[in-house]
Amino acid sequence: MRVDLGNALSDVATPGLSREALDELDERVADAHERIQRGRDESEHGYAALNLPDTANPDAIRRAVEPFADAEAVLTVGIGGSALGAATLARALPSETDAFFLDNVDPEHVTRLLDSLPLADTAVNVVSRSGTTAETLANFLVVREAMDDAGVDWTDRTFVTTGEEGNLRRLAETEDLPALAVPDGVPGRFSVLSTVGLACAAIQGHDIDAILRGAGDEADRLAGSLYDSPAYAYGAASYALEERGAAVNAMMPYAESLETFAEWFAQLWAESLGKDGRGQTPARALGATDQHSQLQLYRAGPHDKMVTLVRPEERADRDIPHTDLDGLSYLGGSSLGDLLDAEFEATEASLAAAGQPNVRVEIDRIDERSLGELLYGMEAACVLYGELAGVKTFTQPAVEWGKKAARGLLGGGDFEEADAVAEKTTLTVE
Ligand SMILES: O=P(O)(O)OC[C@H]1O[C@](O)(CO)[C@@H](O)[C@@H]1O
Repeated sequence: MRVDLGNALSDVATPGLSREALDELDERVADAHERIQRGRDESEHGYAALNLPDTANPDAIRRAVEPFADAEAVLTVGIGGSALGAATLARALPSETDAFFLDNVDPEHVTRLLDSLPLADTAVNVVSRSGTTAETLANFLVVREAMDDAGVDWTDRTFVTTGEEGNLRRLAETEDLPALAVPDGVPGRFSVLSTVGLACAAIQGHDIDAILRGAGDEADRLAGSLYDSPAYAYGAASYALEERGAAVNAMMPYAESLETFAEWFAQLWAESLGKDGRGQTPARALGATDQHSQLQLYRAGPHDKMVTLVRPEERADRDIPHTDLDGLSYLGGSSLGDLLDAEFEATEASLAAAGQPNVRVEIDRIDERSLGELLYGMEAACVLYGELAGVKTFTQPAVEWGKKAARGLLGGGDFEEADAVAEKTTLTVE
C-alpha cells in the first residue's frame, strides 16, 4: 500500500497539514506505535487483531470448510463485522462459487434471495462473534426453515463461526455442526483476516495465505514514524485533518470491485473512532461514478471533509474502439482503464485546485496479496488514529441502547429503552 499525503498539505488544502505540524505529530506517532506494539505483544483486546497475519491458521480454516468445497454458492448469515470483511473479499475477487450475504432483516429481500438460491448446493456460514445478534439469529432460523421446506438437510450444509460462548456455539454443539472459532481479542470490524473473513474466501477458492502474506507485509512496515509506515501516515493524517475540521472522510475507490471495501471501511472508521463527541464520518463513494453525483459537494461545498482516493495501479483493461463519431475521436484508441486513471488524476487535481484535502492510496492490483495489504493497512491506520485521539478504539457501547429497545419491543425482556420508543415526540406531516 502506498499513501500520498501531498494534497493534504497546508500549501495545497484547507484544512491542511504543514510539514512542521506533521513532524510534530510524528513524535506522538512514535509513542502510539510503542503502545500498539505493547498491546500486540500482550495480545490485548483489539490490538491482537494486528497479529492475525501470524496468528491466523489458514490450514485449519481450509480443513474446516473442506466439506463445503463442492458448493455452488456460499451464503454468509452475519451482520456488521461478521459480514463486511468476507463481502469485501468476495466482491473484489472473482470466483466460480457465488457468495451471498444476509446482513439485514428485510423480509422482501430475504425471501427473494432464498427463492433464488440452489439451497441443496449452498453452504451456509452463520457468523456471529457474540452469538446473540438478533438479525443474524433471526435470519438463520428463516434459512433453516427454508432448507427444511426444500427438503434439504440444513445440518449438512451449515457451519458456524462464533465465539466460545453464546447461542450459536450451543447450537453448533447440540446439532454437531462444524464450528470455527472467532479468535479472542479480535473485535468484529477487525476480523476480516481471521476465520470470520477467510472462511467464505476459502470456500470460494481464494488464496487466503496470500491475503495473510500481504497483511504481513503491511505489518512489517509498521514503525515508529509515519514517514516509514503508509498505514500510520494515513491514520495520522486523517486524525490531524479531523482536528482541523475535516469531520467527514469520503472513501472513494476507483474500482467497482472495491465498492464493498468502502462499506467495510465505514464500519471500521465509524464504530472505532465515533466516540466522546468526536470522530470522522465515513462517506462511501465510488470513482468515477460519484464524480457525477457527489463531486460538486466535495469541490464546492464546505471545507469539512477529506477525500480518500483509492486505486489499483494495474488492472485488466478494455480498449475503446476507434470512432469517427463527432467529438468522440479522442476516446477511440485509448482504453477504459486509461479513461478511469485520467478521471482519478483529474478528480484528485480538481479537489486540490479547490483547496479540498485529499489523500491518494494505491495498491499494485486487486488480488489477494494487495487486498491483504490494504485491509491490514486501514486497520492499523484506524488503531493509530484511535491512539492519537485518545478514544477506546475497540469498543462500541453506543450500539447497545437500540438493541435493548428493539428486544423490548419484541417482548424479549423489560428494557426502559423500549419504553422510550413509545414516548417519541411527533410532528407528522402527511
Ligand atoms: O458478530 P456479532 O456479535 O453478531 O456482531 C455483529 C456486529 O454488531 C456489532 O456488535 C454492532 O452492533 C458490531 O460491532 C459487530 O460487528
